[in-house]
Amino acid sequence: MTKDYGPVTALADVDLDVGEGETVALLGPNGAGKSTLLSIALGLRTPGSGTARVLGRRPLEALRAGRIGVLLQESGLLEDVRVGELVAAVAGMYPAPLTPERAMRAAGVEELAGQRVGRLSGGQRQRVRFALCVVGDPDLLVLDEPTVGLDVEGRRALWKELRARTGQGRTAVFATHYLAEADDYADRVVLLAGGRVVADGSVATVKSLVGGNEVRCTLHDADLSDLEILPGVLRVSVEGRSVSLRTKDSDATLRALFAMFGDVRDVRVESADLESAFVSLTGGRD
Ligand SMILES: Nc1ncnc2c1ncn2[C@@H]1O[C@H](COP(=O)(O)OP(=O)(O)OP(=O)(O)O)[C@@H](O)[C@H]1O
Repeated sequence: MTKDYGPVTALADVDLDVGEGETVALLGPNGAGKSTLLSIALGLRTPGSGTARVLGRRPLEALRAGRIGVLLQESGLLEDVRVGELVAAVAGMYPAPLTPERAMRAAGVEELAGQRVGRLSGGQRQRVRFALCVVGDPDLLVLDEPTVGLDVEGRRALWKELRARTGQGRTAVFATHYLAEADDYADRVVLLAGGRVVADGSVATVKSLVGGNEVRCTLHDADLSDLEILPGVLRVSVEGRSVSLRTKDSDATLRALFAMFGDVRDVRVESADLESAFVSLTGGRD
């Protein structure tokens, strides 16, 4: 699909298929198109060209059928009701909801049930948004930067609940700027930059796009040309006896290294982190 806002191209030729049961993190610099993509997937915006389908239906139909739980950035909340009333009212819109108490407990707001929404702090509001996101017991959770404003306990509660749901086969798509969240909780990462998908795969695959792992070891009399032809090796550096191999397949490199050299010692494999992948693939913008 594509989406333009006047002269601004928010999405350019994005083609994405999220399978049932996947937990997908949407990463990208500010303005990359993450919120636009999620709002089109929810039927809240229409694409310029292309189509979105959710759970086999048009997005708004899936939303109305109570199959989707949503947490959007700074979405408005009714101010003049109590938290418990709000969660119960939203539960009533879904065909087979959780009890409001269960959803409030999951989001850590059960003690706020009697408080007016208008009096809540920013982080407490975000917790209430999460309670509203899960109370319908939806098959698909769509969350735009869900942990913004949450304290440590709030984040822990959110990820625990999300993990419990995806562990039961539910699908979750969340946008985040916290690479550690993608690393820890997603099984797939979609990296957007300038409205395009610049990487899409498992966390390990995306990390490997920046050049994979670094294999370090100590080796006597290592010949540079012997090391360069090891499988997977992209770059070799040798300093005295210390050898460093940048490899896109550390398993294959290690097997060949041990087969070819008798005196390989102090072997360490260090992975490229998601941060270097992010910086390298998005041109360092964030
Ligand atoms: N309603 C709008 N009118 C005009 N331009 C918009 C509108 N919404 C978004 N844009 C533009 O579209 C582009 C993508 O915005 P979007 O909010 O989807 O990015 P994002 O990846 O969610 O960013 P962030 O990480 O800052 O939340 C940006 O250049 C933004 O300025």
